[in-house]
This record gives sequence, C-alpha cells and structure tokens, in this order.
Amino acid sequence: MQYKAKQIKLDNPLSFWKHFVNEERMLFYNPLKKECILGAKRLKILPRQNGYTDYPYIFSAMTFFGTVKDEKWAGFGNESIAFQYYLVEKDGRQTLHYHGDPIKIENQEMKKYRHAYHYQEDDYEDWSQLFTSLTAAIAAKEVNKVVISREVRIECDRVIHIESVLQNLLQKNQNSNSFIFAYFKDGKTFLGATPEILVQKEQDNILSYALAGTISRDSQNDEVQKAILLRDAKNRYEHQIVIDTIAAGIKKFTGAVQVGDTSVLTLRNVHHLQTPIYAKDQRGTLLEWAARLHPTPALGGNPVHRALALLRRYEKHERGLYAAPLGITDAKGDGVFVAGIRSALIQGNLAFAYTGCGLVAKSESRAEYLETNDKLRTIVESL
Ligand SMILES: C=C(O[C@H]1C=CC=C(C(=O)O)[C@@H]1O)C(=O)O
Repeated sequence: MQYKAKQIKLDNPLSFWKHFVNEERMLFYNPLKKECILGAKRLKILPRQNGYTDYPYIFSAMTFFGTVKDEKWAGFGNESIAFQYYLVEKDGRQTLHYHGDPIKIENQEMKKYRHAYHYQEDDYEDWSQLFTSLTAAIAAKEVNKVVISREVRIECDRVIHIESVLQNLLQKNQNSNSFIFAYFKDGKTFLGATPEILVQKEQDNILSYALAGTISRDSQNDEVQKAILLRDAKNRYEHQIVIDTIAAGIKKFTGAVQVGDTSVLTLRNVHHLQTPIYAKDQRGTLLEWAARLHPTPALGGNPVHRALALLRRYEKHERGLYAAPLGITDAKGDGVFVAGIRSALIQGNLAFAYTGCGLVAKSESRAEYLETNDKLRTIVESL
C-alpha cells in the first residue's frame, strides 16, 4: 500500500480530527514518546496474522470480553484498522501521511466548552451488592483477586464537544504519564486518559507493566501518601498478583523474564504502584502479545477465567472497550497497547464513564468506592 508523507503546520493537531467530521477516526497520544498520532477514514481492516509493514500505523481495538452484547457497543472493537490519512505530531513537527490524492487541512476554530452535567451518585447500593458477591467469592477461595467496575451515566446540558473534551484531556494530563486516546465510529466516541500499559514492543524487546494498587493524591502530603502506598500490605499484595501473573504469562512464550523495581506512578488524581516486566522475543507480533496478556489481574482478576466468569455473572453493565486493549503498531511491527481505562463512551449529550478497582480479601467497600470516584475524575474534569 503506497502512502506519501508531507510536513504540514496546523496550530492544533485536533484540526485534523475536526476536518474529518463524521468519518471514522482515532487519536493516540503516547506520553513516553511525546507523540500524537491521529488517523482518519477507514481504508482497510487487517487480518490478525498480517505483518502490517504496508501501513505507517495500524490502530487496533479489542473488547474486554471477546464479544459485546449491549447495543451501545455495537460495531466497536475486535478490529485492526488502516486509515487513509494520518497526522503525526512529534518534536514540534507534523507529518501528514496519505494514501491516494493529497488533501489540504485548514486550521479550525478550536473552542473550549464547559458542559454542565449531572450523574447518579446514588449507585452505592449496587456497588455494595457487587462488592459483597465478589468478596464472598474471594473468601470462598474461588479467586484471590477480582477487578470490579461501575458504569456512570453522565447527562450534559448540551451535545458533548469531543474536541473540547480532548483538549482538556491532553492539557490536564500533559505531564502525567497518561496515554490519551479517542476512537470515533458511527456517531459515538470512546475516549479517555489511561496510565495502564499492557505491552510495548520495540524490535525484540517486550515490556509490560504491572500497574495496580492506588492511593489518592494529597497536595499537602503527597510524599507521605507515596510512602504509605509503597509499604501498604493490601496494595502490595494486590500488585504482586499482577506482577506474578504477567511474568508467568510472558514465560509461557519466551525464556527469561526480568521483573524491575516497584515504584510509584503519580497521575493527576491518584498514585499507583508500578513495576516494569521485561522479556525478549523474536516471534510474536505486538497484537499477539496484547491478546496473550489481556486481561491482566489489574483489570480482570486471578485466576483469570474464574474472575471473568464472576464478572460476567455479577456486573450489570457491558464493559465493551472499557479496560480492553487499544494500540498502535507501526510499519516495523513496534508500538504499544494500553488498557482503555479512565474512559467514557460518548454520544450526543450522554457520556457513559467507566471506573473500577481491584478487590482482594482485605478490601473495604466504601474505600474502594471512593477510589473509583477519584478515578472517575479523569472524565468528569474533562467535561
Ligand atoms: C480498573 C481500573 O484501574 C486499575 C488500574 C490501576 C489501579 C487499579 C487499582 O488499584 O485497583 C486498577 O487495577 C480503573 O481505573 O478503572
């Protein structure tokens, strides 16, 4: 597939997003590379085994469970897509990649809107029922960890302006190690700012992260909060399950796995425990690695199949793309997959926001609920 590339200069890369109104499109900001990739107009769906060398980038979206049932997620996920146009912004340079005729993209007016919103904050009863059912399964030793979630319906006073939400997500999370993503299809947008890297691949280097265990931020005592998190037994246990499961999952396919040091990852609203896990592999593609490792116990639970069966049974909402792998693969086969958390599905004036947390034997219902409120702020503050 032949693509051409040219340098362009837009005041704001979101002009590219706005230019392709109603077309399928995606945005992916990688904070580690400080690189923003946007794609527009579906050109082709690619089979799994494809090497992808013919395309500058491929965007892949899975769903949390293999399939979706709820109408709201219809048509979303379980695809790897090549777009006709890409805009890549890195180091102050913008490159437009295009297949076919060149296009001219103008600067677009980029207003910020404040959306007045309200959402049900009375779902504690539902939460507590879910919590009780799943902690009973933990007490019965069916599972040792399970990650439960809430779907929060947010109603706004006007149609939600996606570019405005994206500008907020990009600005508010700029220095915060969060990957910003957006995927528009058939009038709906799934977007968010996630810190959870599922897997990264650069040549034969495979890098995954355990990211689980949370404490809220405290502007007065942030260093104290970090120290508390690092030595908190419940959080360390919850985190260790993720490390062990990812390391064992990688070992099934490669030889040596190296687990790095655990540190604290600080985001805009919370701190998390984070541990890198490295391996070498020359055979598996990035997409294969993402499918092998999803869902880690940071998003599903352990043992995974029992945890998933419990979630299917007790969670009332459909997860769709929430906590599912989303990723970008470049022409060399390198790239990154993240898990779509701190996210929302938006259509018209409605946003369905998703927020979850890991339960272990020592979890407390109210504390975990409050933790999901902290995580929900990523979406709420972007409105
Ligand atoms: C499932 C979510 O967070 C995960 C990622 C980091 C920390 C987590 C925790 O401490 O529970 C969760 O495992 C979510 O934000 O919806």
